[in-house]
Amino acid sequence: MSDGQPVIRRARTADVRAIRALVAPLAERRVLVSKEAVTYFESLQEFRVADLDGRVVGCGALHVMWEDLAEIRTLAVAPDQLGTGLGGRLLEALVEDAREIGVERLFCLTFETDFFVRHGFEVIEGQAVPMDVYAELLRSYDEGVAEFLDLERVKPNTLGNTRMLRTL
Ligand SMILES: CC(=O)SCCNC(=O)CCNC(=O)[C@H](O)C(C)(C)COP(=O)(O)OP(=O)(O)OC[C@H]1O[C@@H](n2cnc3c(N)ncnc32)[C@H](O)[C@@H]1OP(=O)(O)O
Repeated sequence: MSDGQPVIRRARTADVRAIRALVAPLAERRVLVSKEAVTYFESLQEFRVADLDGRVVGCGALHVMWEDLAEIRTLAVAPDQLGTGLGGRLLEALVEDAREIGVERLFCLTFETDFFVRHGFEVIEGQAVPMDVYAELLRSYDEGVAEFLDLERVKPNTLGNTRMLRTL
């Protein structure tokens, strides 16, 4: 599209460099978690990007954690596109992806509480899964899942973040 509106599309392998460039300054400010390049390639199919005439100006990912539950991850908009509704469009595209594959609840861990509240998320205290599922999730090697479980060893990564949930 060339009417100045970015197109939301699935990520391609060639987008990883641009996604990392979007995330890098945010990871430096500890707003997003820094990840190795290989992690982006391995999770590429979770990603949607906003493409403005060939330039990646936004990204976001949907990470499935359990039968009814997924997490919104790595939602970021380029500085020159902030406040144009793009973050909202990316988030709602991920919500559609979640609905399509049968996810009923979406988790996120964020400093952008107001933005997520405006998109139907509520602040939660404590765990979002029953003990038996919690025990299963402990078997995951994924750092984001460790943060979801609020494990002691990852608490420094999530300091000041708010735990939020949206029921679809
Ligand atoms: C789970 C995680 O990934 S948590 C991490 C979340 N990401 C970050 O914190 C990274 C840094 N932050 C960002 O990249 C961005 O601030 C985001 C992704 C959180 C939000 O992206 P934005 O594109 O700025 O959001 P968006 O424009 O949709 O909404 C912000 C405001 O812009 C305003 N806005 C301006 N123009 C428009 C428009 N055309 N349409 C809709 N909203 C608009 C709205 O008022 C909106 O406020 P509202 O929600 O009260 O209506």
